Amino acid sequence: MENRQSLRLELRQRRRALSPQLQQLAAEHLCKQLSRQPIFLRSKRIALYLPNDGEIDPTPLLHEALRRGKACYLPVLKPGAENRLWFVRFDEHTQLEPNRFGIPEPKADPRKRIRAEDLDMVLMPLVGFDANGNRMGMGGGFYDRTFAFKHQTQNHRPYLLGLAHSCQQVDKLDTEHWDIPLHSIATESQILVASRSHWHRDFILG
Ligand SMILES: Nc1nc2c(c(=O)[nH]1)N(C=O)[C@@H](CNc1ccc(C(=O)N[C@@H](CCC(=O)O)C(=O)O)cc1)CN2
Ligand SMILES: Nc1ncnc2c1ncn2[C@@H]1O[C@H](COP(=O)(O)OP(=O)(O)OP(=O)(O)O)[C@@H](O)[C@H]1O
Repeated sequence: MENRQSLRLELRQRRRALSPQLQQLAAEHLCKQLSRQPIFLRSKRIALYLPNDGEIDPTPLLHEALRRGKACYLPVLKPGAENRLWFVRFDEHTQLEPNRFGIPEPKADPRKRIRAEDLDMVLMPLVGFDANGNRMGMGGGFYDRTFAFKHQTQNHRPYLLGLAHSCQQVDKLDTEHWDIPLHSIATESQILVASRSHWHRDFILG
């Protein structure tokens, strides 16, 4: 546990150390490759996030999704003390306010909310990952709790895609029973995809 916490701090430190130039290149590569993926093209309702703490920036993809007429949603801390997320509709007119972690988010308006079950695709920020598709997040358990319903169903929706910089890959992460399995993980240079029994490198990005 102590190890997990120090690994989390080290990986966060690593991504924060990336220069603005590298961050911008990474965001562009990610957008170029993901915006061609059939799963992205098919998805009508997509959850993304606004980058924080050196996370790989999905906003070019957010703009591409809006341009293609997709409904886009951002995570909002659920009112109350439960460490769950709501997903609230976002477009270029949406006003944002910093949440208690300083991350900009839309107002928690129940009318603009979509149930997590009704999203087609979720782009999830990762702090760390390994080649088996195991993930580490910020440690709040927000995504794990919000998508815990996936343990009870064979339903493939929503498609869960983790995003990270390649420097956030580690040899092996321990898994916990509450961890939500991802369908794939994308970085600026590769996409790792889950098959029935193993993970493979899908292709190397140009
Ligand atoms: N961009 C982005 N948005 C997101 C998440 C995320 O990981 N990235 N989240 C994914 O869950 C949720 C917010 N979860 C977070 C959990 C911890 C911290 C954080 O900075 N923790 C500090 C302690 C801050 C404090 O306690 O005041 C830290 O650990 O240093 C930030 C966000 C919802 N929105
Ligand atoms: N489905 C759940 N129900 C109750 N508690 C949970 C659930 N999922 C995770 N937790 C709790 O959340 C805490 C954080 O879990 P963990 O360290 O795996 O976070 P994380 O996966 O890094 O964060 P996130 O999901 O926000 O990306 C743990 O203490 C765990 O007990």
